[in-house]
This record gives sequence, C-alpha cells and structure tokens, in this order.
Amino acid sequence: MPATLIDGKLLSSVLRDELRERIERVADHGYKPGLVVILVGADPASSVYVKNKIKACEDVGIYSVFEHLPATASEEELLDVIQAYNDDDSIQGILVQLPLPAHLDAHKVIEAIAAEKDVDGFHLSSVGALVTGKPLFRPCTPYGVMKMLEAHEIPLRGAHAVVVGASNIVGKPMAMLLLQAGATVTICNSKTKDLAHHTKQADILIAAVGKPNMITSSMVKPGAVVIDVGINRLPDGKLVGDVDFNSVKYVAGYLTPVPGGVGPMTITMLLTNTVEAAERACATQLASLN
Ligand SMILES: Nc1nc(=O)c2c([nH]1)NC[C@@H]1CN(c3ccc(C(=O)N[C@@H](CCC(=O)O)C(=O)O)cc3)C=[N+]21
Ligand SMILES: [Mg+2]
Repeated sequence: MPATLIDGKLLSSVLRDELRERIERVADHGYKPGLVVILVGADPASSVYVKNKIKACEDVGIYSVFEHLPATASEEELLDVIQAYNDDDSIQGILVQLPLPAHLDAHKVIEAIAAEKDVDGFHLSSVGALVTGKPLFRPCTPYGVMKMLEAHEIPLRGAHAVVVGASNIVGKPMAMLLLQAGATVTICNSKTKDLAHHTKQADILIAAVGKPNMITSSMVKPGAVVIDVGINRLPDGKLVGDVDFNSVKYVAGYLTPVPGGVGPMTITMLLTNTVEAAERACATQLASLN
C-alpha cells in the first residue's frame, strides 16, 4: 500500500482558520498583528516567496508591509530600516528574506532585529531559548514539520529520528524540537559516512539537504515517516524535493509531497509566530494598564 500523504496545504487551511479567530480576539483589544517582510535585491525565487508571504498575511487578516531595498543597499541602510520597524508599534514581526547579497553580514542583520519581533526564530535569543527548552519563536520550517507530525499523531517519544542536513534554519532546530519531544535524534551532514546506514534506521526521516531526489527507496525503512523539506527548481521549471517521491512512496508509511507539503506549512507558521508576537504585545499592554 502506498504511503499516506501528509497534506501541508490542507493542514495549513485548518491552522489558518484557527489563526483568524486569534486575530479577531486581539482585534477586540484594538490590536492588529503586523508583519514586515524585508527583501534586498530582486532574486526571482526570493521575490516569489516574499509575494506568497504577503498574500498569506492578507488571507488571514495580518497587516503586512513589503520593504524592498535595492541589491546595492548598504549594511547601514538595512540596519536603519530594521531599527525603524523595531520602534514601530504597528509591526510585531520582522522578517529579512535570506539569502542576503554577499556584501551584507546576515548574522549582524539578524541580531539587529528586536528579539520580541524575531518571527523567523533566527535571533540568538530565539536560538538560546529553543535549546534551553523555553522557545520564544520556533523557526518556521521545523515548527511546521512538528505540526504535521502532531496532526497525524505520529509517536515521537522513543522514536528514532534522523535529520539529514544541519543548517541553522532547518536541520539544527529540527533536531532540537524532535529531541525535546522525546525522540532519539541523529543529525547527518555532508561528511557523514554511509548515509544510507543511518537513514535506514529512521522511524522518522527528515530530508533537508537541497539535492533533488537524493533520498531513494533503498535508504528508507519500510513504514517510516518521511518528511521532505527540499525545494529544488529543476532546469525545466519543475519543483521537486530531496526525496525521490515516486519510489519512496511505496516504502514509506507517511510522506510529504513537494509542492504542497512543508512549504505551505512554513508560511503558516510564520503567520502563527506573528499572531503569537501580537498576543504577547497585547498582553504586555494590558498588564501595564493594571
Ligand atoms: N528569512 C527567511 N525566512 C524564511 O522562512 C525563508 C527565507 N528567509 N528564505 C527562503 C526560505 C524558503 N522558504 C519557503 C517558504 C515557502 C515555500 C512554499 O510555499 N513552497 C510551495 C511552492 C512554491 C513555489 O511554487 O515555488 C510548496 O512547497 O508547495 C517555499 C520556501 C522560506 N524561506
Ligand atoms: Mg522559515
């Protein structure tokens, strides 16, 4: 029997309905959640993602601002823009689209964002809070994956999760969230010897490498939950993941499609973090009135 598909679009629509209710509740206190998306330059892929994020905000009723800077913008200009939004009470979430042009220091730029507005979860405060077990903002992609596992009641305690890829935005925070949910976690990277040996042990396999179709059916344990975080644009324009979907679907127990899997969930969790930030700002305001 082929794998059960984990539909990220469908789950997103359920979660977005819940968000609309939360947004109405903060609206009752005179608040409207606001997100600014800052894009430097005009990379075509980044432009598409940014547009999708703005559209998703409109869809649920989050106020959004698109701040587009030229590719030649200086670090000082970008830091000034971030500072202005740090000080802007109509904005609770600040996202700087990555990757940045090479002349800009992404680390420095991320640290300039006020921690309470870091809806990407990339700031050192967010990372430290995540690792020590009191998350402020969970990075959107791993957070979305956790919601997908939860929606399908996939048991995590004592499960062996194997994460392929160790980036700061996906692999590392993914491993931390799975660990905190009680999984035994293996993190593989590009230097791992005999990758298939590790992936075949996985009850839950997370592919976050950025190589089209690199996880093949012989690397998957029968019945495993396979989560495909990859988004690779092929020369013919087709979008594929890191998992060879057409062979793995006959081995895996659960599988996420690309498109329509983790991608839409990433955006939904960005909306969730923005609403969360607005709820906290609202609560702080109410507390100060007492
Ligand atoms: N500061 C920052 N935060 C990010 O969260 C961030 C970023 N920079 N830089 C780039 C990556 C990538 N990313 C995606 C989000 C949604 C889809 C998505 O919705 N994908 C659709 C398909 C979209 C298409 O057709 O291209 C899907 O998988 O179904 C993809 C990729 C967020 N990122
Ligand atoms: Mg993200």
